[in-house]
Amino acid sequence: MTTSLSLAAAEAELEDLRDRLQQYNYEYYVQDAPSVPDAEYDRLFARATELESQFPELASDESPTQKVGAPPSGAFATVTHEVPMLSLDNAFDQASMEQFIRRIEERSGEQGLRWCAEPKLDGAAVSILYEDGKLVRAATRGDGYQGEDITANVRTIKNVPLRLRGDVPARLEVRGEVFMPVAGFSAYNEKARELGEKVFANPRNAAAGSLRQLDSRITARRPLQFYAYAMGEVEPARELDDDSHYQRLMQLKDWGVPVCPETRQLDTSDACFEYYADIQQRRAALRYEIDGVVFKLDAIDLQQQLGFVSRAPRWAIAYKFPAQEELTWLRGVDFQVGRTGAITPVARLEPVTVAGVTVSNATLHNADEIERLGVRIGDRVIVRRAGDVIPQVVGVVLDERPASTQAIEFPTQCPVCQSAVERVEGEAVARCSGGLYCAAQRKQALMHYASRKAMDIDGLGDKLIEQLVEREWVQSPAELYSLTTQQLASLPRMGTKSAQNLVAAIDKSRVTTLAKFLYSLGIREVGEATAQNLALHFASLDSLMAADKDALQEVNDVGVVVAEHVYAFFREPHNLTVINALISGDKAVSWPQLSAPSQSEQPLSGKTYVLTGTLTEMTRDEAKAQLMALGAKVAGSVSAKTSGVVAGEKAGSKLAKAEALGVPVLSEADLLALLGAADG
Ligand SMILES: NC(=O)c1ccc[n+]([C@@H]2O[C@H](COP(=O)([O-])OP(=O)(O)OC[C@H]3O[C@@H](n4cnc5c(N)ncnc54)[C@H](O)[C@@H]3O)[C@@H](O)[C@H]2O)c1
Ligand SMILES: [Zn+2]
Repeated sequence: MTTSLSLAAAEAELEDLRDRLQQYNYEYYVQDAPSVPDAEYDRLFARATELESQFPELASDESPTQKVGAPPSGAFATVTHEVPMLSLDNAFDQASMEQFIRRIEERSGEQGLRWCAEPKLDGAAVSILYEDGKLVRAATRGDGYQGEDITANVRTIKNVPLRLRGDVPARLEVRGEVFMPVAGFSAYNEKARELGEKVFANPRNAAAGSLRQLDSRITARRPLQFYAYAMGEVEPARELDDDSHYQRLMQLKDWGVPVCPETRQLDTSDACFEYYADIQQRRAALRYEIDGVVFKLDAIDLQQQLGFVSRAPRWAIAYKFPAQEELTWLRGVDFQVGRTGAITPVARLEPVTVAGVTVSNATLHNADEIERLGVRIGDRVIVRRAGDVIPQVVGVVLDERPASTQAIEFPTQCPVCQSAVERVEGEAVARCSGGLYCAAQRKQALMHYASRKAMDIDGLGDKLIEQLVEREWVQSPAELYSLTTQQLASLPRMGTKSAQNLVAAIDKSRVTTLAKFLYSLGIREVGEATAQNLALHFASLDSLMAADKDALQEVNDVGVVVAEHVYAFFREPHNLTVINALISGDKAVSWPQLSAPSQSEQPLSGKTYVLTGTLTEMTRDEAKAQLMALGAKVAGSVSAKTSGVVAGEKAGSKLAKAEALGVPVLSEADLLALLGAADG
């Protein structure tokens, strides 16, 4: 297409392409952290190959198009591969796959060749050496000739046998792919995200990065697996009739080496295309990620006859699937409110085809993720769409950041109901705090309100709630109480009798307990037991609503996070409006008044203690319960008003603060004495 290109122009372009490919190789193979998607790399690689064939005078053995991987990094001992570990040629469409088959038929002078088909696992290549059946060494592919010694790490992979079974050659090198199954990858990333640790963009990077850890204990904690796809050195060499690649894999399996169960021997090229289509269709359902199918000429003698070119065997090809990661532009960010109030930033993208589908939105997960990515509106971003998972932004190409980009502002008010957005310390998710009021959360809130352990409204199921909300008859729980029999009877499949029963059930729910009422409000992390504790502790809704975070933490089982949720819930004016509507008027919800704990008569009334460090005679919760039973308050933080700090073993900052403020410090023995004296 570019025949008019001058030699000088081609040379300049090629030089730039080679520089970039070299840099990307380094990021991908040495740092295990590519900065561009494979699709982009493959385009540049194809362009470099094209220029080199158009201008043979520019070809060079030093070009990345002639090389495999990257040389060993120096961080590990170096291993020399007796038989080079090469790469594979690629076919990106049916035409080039057909062309490959034709070429092989011509070169071998045979038609109707037999093939071995294997999924192209997306991980990292390793060589594992067995001597007398014992694993003695494992290495990365490196630049194909020299790799890195990663024996200690490979030993930690659960399905890699340390010892083979049966009649094994004295020296046997097994080659295959180390990969991270999709489930393990998602679980790993989810946890890493929670802990604020490094998140991997895809299972390949995760596998390669985990494999090249300097501390094998880290590798051991990563969910890696291995499938063999070839034999390397074999000594003494085995003399077999009709030696085939497939047969060798089955032999490895007999010796106890795991081989991908999708491996097939195929007799025709049609069967190859069928296999490809079938695997592609099942791609998302496989438990590991694959980026194509590898077809290998099955007969070993034909393989040997065909031999190699610089970086790949002539007798094999990787027929790739459409790429799962692509480049595009981030045009803007919207914020969506989920059924539970979680606010998710959604990237609006310049539409791009990813894995065969046009993608124009992708998730950015949460504020931490935006920060981790360092992404800004206007950026060049990498989108990934794998399997049935919603597309996500997994990276930013900083080299291509335009001059004018904008920071992404996380909203402080819910985009649906304008209630305050709450983000609890230590939690990644930001939420709308208008739980009872927010239209996005309405159905969920009503379903919870009516549920058996909450207000227990017989006959008010999820389907019915959906209809009530969709007709806008009910926007918040208070409005349930003004529904009429006539209104309900007009709903499809609802007779007058059932409508009457429903109205009666709704009415009956008005008489409840404070604990059930609290539970029914659907405050985050306030389950039945916590609602019960809150009710017992505060005895009245008014005093609960007035409590500050310290006071809330005095309640049994209420820690910082729950206290924050409860506090924020009652500070959101929209929620107060709904609560007010529920407890006033002639259809008010009501409960028997609990007697306030009579504090004045108890020995430790008016005192506030803080517990810190580890106690030996009892747990901190037990100590808290005993102090509270004697009328004391137990707070989470030390202030000048604290009566005493009980310091167990390994007490930390709270003890220091007590000393700084001159608050009395009690040992565990002092505490026991105090409890004994007060009790007696
Ligand atoms: N994003 C980037 O910056 C970047 C940089 C370098 C390379 N890459 C990607 O890597 C590719 C080149 O890497 P490569 O040289 O490792 O080649 P490759 O991944 O295209 O193919 C060779 C590799 O496939 C693997 N493989 C999986 N299943 C196999 C099987 N059943 N039989 C044989 N091999 C199997 C082996 O590890 C083997 O080394 C490029 O096409 C590009 O997509 C990306
Ligand atoms: Zn809202």
